[in-house]
Amino acid sequence: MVEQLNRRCGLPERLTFVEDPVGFPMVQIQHPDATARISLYGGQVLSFQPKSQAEDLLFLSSQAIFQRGTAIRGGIPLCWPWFGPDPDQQGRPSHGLARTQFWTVLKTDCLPEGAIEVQLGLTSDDHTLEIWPVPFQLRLTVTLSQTLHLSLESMNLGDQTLRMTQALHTYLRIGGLQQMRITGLADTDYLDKVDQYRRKFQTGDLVIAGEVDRIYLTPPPTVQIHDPVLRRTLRVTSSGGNAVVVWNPGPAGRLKDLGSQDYEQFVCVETANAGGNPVELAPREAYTICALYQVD
Ligand SMILES: O=P(O)(O)OC[C@H]1O[C@H](O)[C@H](O)[C@@H](O)[C@@H]1O
Repeated sequence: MVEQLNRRCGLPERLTFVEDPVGFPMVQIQHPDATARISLYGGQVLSFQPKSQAEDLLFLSSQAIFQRGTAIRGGIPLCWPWFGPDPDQQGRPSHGLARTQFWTVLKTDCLPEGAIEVQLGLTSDDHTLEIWPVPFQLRLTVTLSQTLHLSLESMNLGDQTLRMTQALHTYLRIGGLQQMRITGLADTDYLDKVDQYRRKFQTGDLVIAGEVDRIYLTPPPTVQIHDPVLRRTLRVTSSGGNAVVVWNPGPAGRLKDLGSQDYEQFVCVETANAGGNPVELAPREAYTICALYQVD
């Protein structure tokens, strides 16, 4: 399969398709300013490392499970068409279906200004319609140079209104959770998921001591993650979302696909449509959510 992909979409010296250890196809990118890996399973960016950085911008768990039906813990999972638990409480997977499907490669390109662009697609089929009976088409465009940009377009292919929530569930790599500080969310209301979704108000910078799981409502477009340990500031600039989710399981959150100290190495800052406001798409209508990741 990767041979065919390389023939059809490989870019000499820039982009090749390889298989990860369990045989899932993956896009491997070598840009003069950065390297990246994108798994076709989940349409999930797993790594993005500008050449200026000793560490990846993204965290990928060493215990991540690469297996059909399981989401990969790390990188940028795509939560779609719902964020969080099954909204209809039918026992369907948390965060929807997109992160556990194989995506197809629509296009790869070297753009005139030198950035590399990869377009992946996911279209409803018998399997997705069994989980969620709505015809759709998704297009993920990843553009990278010294920055990383993701754009996720959702299109309603059905004849009824499509209702969705979603998130670019980004695991940002940090040097130490306690030392890190997030700016850009001050004076914003949030729903506190670890306190029965109570609506609260963010005063000042966000410093994380233990478990945190919050949906910030209508935040400003740019959030900064100040990391004194890795001596860098990450900037996430979002558009198309109505919320930014901040999540870390803390030391007590025992997840089987995370090492015991891993919670100190990442914070999730997620560009989202969440918090009780689904996006509604009329038939043939499309909607796009974007995030730009930069490091200073
Ligand atoms: O374990 P997952 O299904 O990947 O979800 C991981 C986390 O994702 C989001 O950030 C949610 O707000 C959290 O409540 C959830 O625990």
